[in-house]
Amino acid sequence: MAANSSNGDSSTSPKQPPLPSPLRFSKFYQSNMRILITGGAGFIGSHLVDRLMECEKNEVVVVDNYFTGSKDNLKKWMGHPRFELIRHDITEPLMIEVDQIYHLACPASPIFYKYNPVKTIKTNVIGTLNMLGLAKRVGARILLTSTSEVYGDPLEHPQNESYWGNVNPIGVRSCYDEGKRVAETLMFDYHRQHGLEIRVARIFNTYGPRMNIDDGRVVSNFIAQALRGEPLTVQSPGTQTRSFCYVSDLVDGLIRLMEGSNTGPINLGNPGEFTMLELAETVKELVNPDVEIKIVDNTPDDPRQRKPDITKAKELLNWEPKFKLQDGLPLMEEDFRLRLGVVKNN
Ligand SMILES: O=C(O)[C@H]1O[C@H](OP(=O)(O)OP(=O)(O)OC[C@H]2O[C@@H](n3ccc(=O)[nH]c3=O)[C@H](O)[C@@H]2O)[C@H](O)[C@@H](O)[C@@H]1O
Repeated sequence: MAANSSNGDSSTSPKQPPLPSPLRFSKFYQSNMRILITGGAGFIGSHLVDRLMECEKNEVVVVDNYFTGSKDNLKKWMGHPRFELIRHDITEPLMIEVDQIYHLACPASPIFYKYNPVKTIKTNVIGTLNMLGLAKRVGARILLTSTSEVYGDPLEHPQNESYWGNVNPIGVRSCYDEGKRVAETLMFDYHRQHGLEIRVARIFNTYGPRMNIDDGRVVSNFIAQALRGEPLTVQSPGTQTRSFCYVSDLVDGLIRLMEGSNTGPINLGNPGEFTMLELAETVKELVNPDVEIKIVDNTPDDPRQRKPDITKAKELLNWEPKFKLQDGLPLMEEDFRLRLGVVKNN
């Protein structure tokens, strides 16, 4: 058999540097951007998939273990030549060739992340390490979706990115908030030590179509309860505040962060701030004025106030949310009506 000269036969010719693998090689000859989204079958992830698939130069690969995500969220892309869906748990390593990684995977609803706290912290720590290892191996840029929960029960209000937070390290929420804090640390250590291109977003409460109906978070709970004619369960005292960002605004911010030149961390959220009683009144008025509002027990370590300072996002990403709560809630109501089969009177 003839010697393969391109591999360099040391007895007859000088050693050649090895060729890149065919997979890496193809990267230089195609202009497509291959983008991995961990947790891409989830609420925010699937909206991000929709937006990225709009660009014909993007190939999108989703990995999800379906703990809270669902194939239903991605059904319109099944079979599309630029789309791939892989059942995979990121606490196990993943070998794949990609150019960018949006690392979203982790349950985000307190009910779900507290259900199996050890798994939640493994996802945040081992999962993030695996994704950083992958980014390092293939030279991909990686974006972590961190959270406003890194500020804990904040003693500064509103919260800007330089605030270090007030977090209980041994509480029932720690698997999530401390998990995300370690994930941020890992991102910056890989950046400093290995020169990785990183982006860190701190996402504040987000809502919109495709949230799980029984997700357990407040907006989805109130809308589902109002549609089912059940009391809206305001957890005491009801004066605690949150700021709610519509999902399409959030996705726009994530893409701007990924495409821009700033590592972050950058807050992405809507600065409109509401008490939970105000939110309940708003949903009641919009969806079903006949339901009652009931005060129920709260859970430990619930942050008493939260509102993003988005100066950095405005300046560095030219981003700010467009949807007010009053604009976004009806869109979510419509989606929940369809899924629950509750028609609108009049
Ligand atoms: O929605 C989100 O984006 C965030 O949701 C959770 O954070 P949290 O603010 O605790 O979200 P909720 O469970 O929706 O609670 C918000 C507030 O509503 C209250 N609540 C919740 C549920 C309910 O039925 N009634 C009610 O009054 C809670 O006591 C809390 O004060 C996650 O921990 C965050 O990481 C995530 O970013």
